[in-house]
Amino acid sequence: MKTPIATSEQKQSIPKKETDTILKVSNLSIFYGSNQAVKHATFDIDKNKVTALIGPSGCGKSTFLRSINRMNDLIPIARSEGEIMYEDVNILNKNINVVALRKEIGMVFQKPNPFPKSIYNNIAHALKFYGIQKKKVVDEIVEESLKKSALWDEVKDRLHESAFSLSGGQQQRLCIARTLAMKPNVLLLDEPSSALDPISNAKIEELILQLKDEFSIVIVTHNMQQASRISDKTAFFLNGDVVEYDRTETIFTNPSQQKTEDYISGRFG
Ligand SMILES: Nc1ncnc2c1ncn2[C@@H]1O[C@H](COP(=O)(O)OP(=O)(O)OP(=O)(O)O)[C@@H](O)[C@H]1O
Repeated sequence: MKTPIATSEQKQSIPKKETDTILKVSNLSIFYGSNQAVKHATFDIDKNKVTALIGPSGCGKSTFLRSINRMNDLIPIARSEGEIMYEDVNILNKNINVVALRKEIGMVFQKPNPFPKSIYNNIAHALKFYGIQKKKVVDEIVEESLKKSALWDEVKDRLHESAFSLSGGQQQRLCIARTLAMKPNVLLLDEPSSALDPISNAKIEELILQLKDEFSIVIVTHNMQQASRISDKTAFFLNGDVVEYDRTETIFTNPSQQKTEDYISGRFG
């Protein structure tokens, strides 16, 4: 059974809208002590689409991404204001069940970080954490998530070998499989292929395009070609501000802001 993120009392009584929005970010500000890393971000993130976050180093992209599954909670000096509505819950509400939230909103990091366990147990271990132990069910989910992450054919005969015996690109697809095994609705990807070779990078991009049929994806990327190849919408961040948010094609061919134009044409950053 799905663990609720919030009790009904904690949920706000807003009417459910028939829209394709999965996350509604309103006036989101994030601080590290006195440093404001994200300034009043306000935009809607579409369901079953890929949203890219671009911008120069230090402009707040990862901070924004981490706030969507409350990873900033792990940083003692981090503090957030504003709202991120997911379904009918404000993710930033102090009382929500963060463990349940992270199951629905999964995250994959820049550097592949498999557990020091077998390929099979990387996924089985994550399932056990959420109380799924029955061998038949675990076997099914391991296979299903490795298929979804386009890794099954490469590992099906070596499931009990160490995850560290995989290449960097395969390890990253294993980390994606581990996240998919939780059956999330949203997938947060923080530069998931920047540490990989071009072939592994291409595989990850192809995978992202397949996954968006089933998941809503938000990806931080420094690679503007990557953003233009795989994303539907793009948010351009600069010094903590969301300067422009629009369809990716518009951002890259006809941006409305001079700063966006300057950034995408390589004048800074
Ligand atoms: N753990 C932290 N503690 C204190 N300040 C932080 C922390 N993480 C980020 N910051 C600060 O917040 C601001 C935004 O950083 P963030 O990592 O979100 O930017 P970014 O756009 O993702 O950068 P990059 O592209 O280099 O990863 C920067 O000023 C950074 O120094």
